[in-house]
Amino acid sequence: MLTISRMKSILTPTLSAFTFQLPKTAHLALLTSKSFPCNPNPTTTLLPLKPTTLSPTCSIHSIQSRDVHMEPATLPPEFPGEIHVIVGPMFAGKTTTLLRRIQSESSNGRKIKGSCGAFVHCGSECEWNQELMLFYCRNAYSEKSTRRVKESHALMVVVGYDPNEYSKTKLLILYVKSGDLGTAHILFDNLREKSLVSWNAIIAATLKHGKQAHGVMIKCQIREYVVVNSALMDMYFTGSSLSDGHQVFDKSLNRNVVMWIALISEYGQHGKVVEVLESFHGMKNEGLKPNYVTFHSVLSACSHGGLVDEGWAYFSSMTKDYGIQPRGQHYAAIVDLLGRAVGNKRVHGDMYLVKLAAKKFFELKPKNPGKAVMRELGIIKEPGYSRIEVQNEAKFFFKGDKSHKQSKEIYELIREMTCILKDAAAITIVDIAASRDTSTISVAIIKSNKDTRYGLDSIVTHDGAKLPCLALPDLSSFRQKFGLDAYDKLDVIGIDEAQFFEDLYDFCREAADNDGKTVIVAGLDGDYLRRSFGSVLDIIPLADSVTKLTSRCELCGKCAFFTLRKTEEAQTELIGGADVYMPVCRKHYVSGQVVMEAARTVLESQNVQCISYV
Ligand SMILES: Nc1ncnc2c1ncn2[C@@H]1O[C@H](COP(=O)(O)OP(=O)(O)O)[C@@H](O)[C@H]1O
Ligand SMILES: Cc1cn([C@H]2C[C@H](O)[C@@H](COP(=O)(O)O)O2)c(=O)[nH]c1=O
Repeated sequence: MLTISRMKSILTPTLSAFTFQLPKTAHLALLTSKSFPCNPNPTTTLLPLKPTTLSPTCSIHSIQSRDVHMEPATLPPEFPGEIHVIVGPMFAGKTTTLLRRIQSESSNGRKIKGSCGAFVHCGSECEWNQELMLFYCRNAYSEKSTRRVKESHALMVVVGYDPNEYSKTKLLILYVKSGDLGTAHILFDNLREKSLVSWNAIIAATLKHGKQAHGVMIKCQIREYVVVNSALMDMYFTGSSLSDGHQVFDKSLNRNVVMWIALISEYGQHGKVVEVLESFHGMKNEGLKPNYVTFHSVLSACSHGGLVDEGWAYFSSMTKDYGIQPRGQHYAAIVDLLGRAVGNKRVHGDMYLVKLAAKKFFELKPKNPGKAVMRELGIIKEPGYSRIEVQNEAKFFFKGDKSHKQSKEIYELIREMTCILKDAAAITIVDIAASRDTSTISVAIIKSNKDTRYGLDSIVTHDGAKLPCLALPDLSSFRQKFGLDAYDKLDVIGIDEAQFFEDLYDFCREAADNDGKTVIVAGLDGDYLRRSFGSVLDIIPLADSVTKLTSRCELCGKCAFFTLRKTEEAQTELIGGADVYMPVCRKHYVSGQVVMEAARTVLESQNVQCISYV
């Protein structure tokens, strides 16, 4: 008859040697032996052993671990499972990291088989076009691998794809970014027409190479483009060669308001308070009118320099002398200025001032009061914009801007390109894995069906990368929905939006401990009030690794640890994206909550019903 100590003597050496055939044999022996209770549910656990049936000196726990308090009384699975947890605020890259981890699991000597049945392989039926080619290159670049950029470039040659000038310029940029300046220069030399974009790419390569390029430009007498000069200034300022940057500015024959703005904001970004203010007055002396960007730099400089009185004076002059209505960024700078002044004990009662500011804006903007207060105080971000120079005239494009006469065609083109790139994202992740490996692993991705932001069939990052998934109300229904056989064959399970799954703990424990799965979990650790969200923190003690990611504060660009809700809804679960939430640093989380409170107080005192700030 098989005894416990006999079993132990079979299992222990086999486990420590990590050979899996022998434990399998041992397990079989256990199952066939009449002296051990049989598992009533063989699909969920291999062998639930009741400690009472074991002799205290020969507990099976001691085979698994020296820790006598270990929870499950089951045998380790054939392959050891793992749990990796990725947490952080919204927009921190949790979903992106989940996708990358799955990708890296697949490249770890194995490849994704695509258990969701929705993975697409990029084969001969796939049409090679410019976007797909460039997507491949970009993906290669995102791996920070020059070799992969070269491989993708070689692929273009192999499939006979002849890149046009635009694609060549894009390729040039990718070579520059991946650090292969030699190839970048060859591509640049071979460009039939050297556009401003390709010049910019070469200039931005590195400060050293940029300086050489600048030398070439001076020899070629290319210095009349405002955009090129702005790029040169940017290059020198980025490389902290502020005096070189200023020289480019001084020597520009056709410097205009755009270059003044560039100079002032470059100094602002370097915290050069005196230079910002000097440049501001220099600009005015040349008879040029500052715009709201300039005032933002000036107010930020005053805030950094603790120049409270000057800051207020510039702030007032903005409307009075130039007719520029302050925007959120200006109020953010003023709130910052006041905050610093309060810190320096120069002004008392920050709450009072913030309340005063909120009240002022409430009076100014009777319509949509909450939104106005939030926006003006910088809690709702101003829309981002891009600047492009066409025939020496700067044009600004705001997010969602429809003012351009061809905006319909432009948006249609963007929509088409986005679809191509999103599809390519799903294809590429699988395809890259497939090109490397010979054996296969099976992967499933689950997300909560509460998250309806991008439909239910994919997990999608805020940048639009995606992988097919199964959207479920809970995790306990997964095995059934997925199929028991298919589940048994699974190697990796990815879980996104984990904060919404109440049964997260039990599922992860069972999947890793009993079923030998690698479980990768991504979710919010805290809600908008920084309270523990769902069961995400409960699984930390189960985890092999925990990664806490941070985002960028939308108000100051510093590390963001928290998610601020911009609306007044108070329930914990509220599905939304950048329309409802923003990532913030500690300082702006605290001031954001103060402002929310102030706005509420004002609204309450005015007896106004405000449903949403957005
Ligand atoms: N405020 C924002 N609004 C929209 N997208 C953002 C914002 N901040 C960062 N992003 C983008 O979102 C990406 C992260 O997306 P994702 O992986 O889906 O994050 P998470 O899952 O942590 O919310 C970043 O790489 C960045 O490009
Ligand atoms: C802070 C917070 C967030 N949510 C929701 C909002 C989104 O739908 C998801 C988080 O998505 P992401 O992938 O991390 O961007 O959670 C919520 O319901 N309650 C909150 O407090």
